[in-house]
Amino acid sequence: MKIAIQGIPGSFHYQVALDYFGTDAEIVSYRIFEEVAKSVRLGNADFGVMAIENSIAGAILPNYELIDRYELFVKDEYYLPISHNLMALKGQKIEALSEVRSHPMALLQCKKFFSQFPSIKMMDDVDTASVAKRIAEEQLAGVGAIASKAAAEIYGLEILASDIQTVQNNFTRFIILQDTRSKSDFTPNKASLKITVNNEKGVLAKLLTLMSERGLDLSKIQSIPVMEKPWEYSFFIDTQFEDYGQYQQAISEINKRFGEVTVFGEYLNRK
Ligand SMILES: O=C(O)C(=O)C[C@]1(C(=O)O)C=C[C@@H](O)C=C1
Repeated sequence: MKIAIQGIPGSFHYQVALDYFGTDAEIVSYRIFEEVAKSVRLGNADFGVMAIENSIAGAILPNYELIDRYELFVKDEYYLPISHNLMALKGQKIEALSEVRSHPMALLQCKKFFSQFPSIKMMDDVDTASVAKRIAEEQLAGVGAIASKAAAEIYGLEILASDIQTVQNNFTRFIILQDTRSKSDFTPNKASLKITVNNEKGVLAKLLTLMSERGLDLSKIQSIPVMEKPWEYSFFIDTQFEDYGQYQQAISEINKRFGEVTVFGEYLNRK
């Protein structure tokens, strides 16, 4: 089984792929999320793993757009506790660092820590672990990485500060993607939807009221621009429910009354 991820061993995506699919799966690394989406769509990978939201830094908006554009299905969700660590070549001191590099989402999660070190520049990079690898391979003095403890071990770097995320209790929500909707042997209690509402007065308020009346609990709502129609929006919605039949009925009602509904996936709530 092939699993597409963004990142290399020691990255958080790699950790999720191992936790979810086990050590027998073949993990295929890509540099950007779009390549992960493409690989799943073209059937080069059986599944993809994609971070979608972090409890400190918020949503990774472009990933919603990728799921939509590549017509992927959400098979499941997975929550990983995230501990960030500042690491560098052995023997380096924090004061000697002029820059720290990491994935932009990781940098956002550690902003407070680095406010104590205004001379350290925070630079976006491809993923957490690949920075650790590069520092080790190119013996880059003066450069720090923000990454997992596993990355420090794999690439032989020294941890200068542990657990540097702004809030200790830090989670990233990942989704497991596939190219077609698979039959499930369980009754889902959570769904990811896109609703493109008709542009009428009060439509969102009415939509949310209907959802609440039909027992659909909103766990996330995110507006995304409709590119072809400036200033019009679609809503990406995650919803939890107890009664699958009632949920299905609500979906067909929303389709009729409010606008087009795309179901990205129906799965089990893992929170
Ligand atoms: O760079 C990594 O290690 C990743 O797996 C990426 C990523 C992300 O995309 O949010 C995953 C989890 C953390 O939130 C920080 C970075």
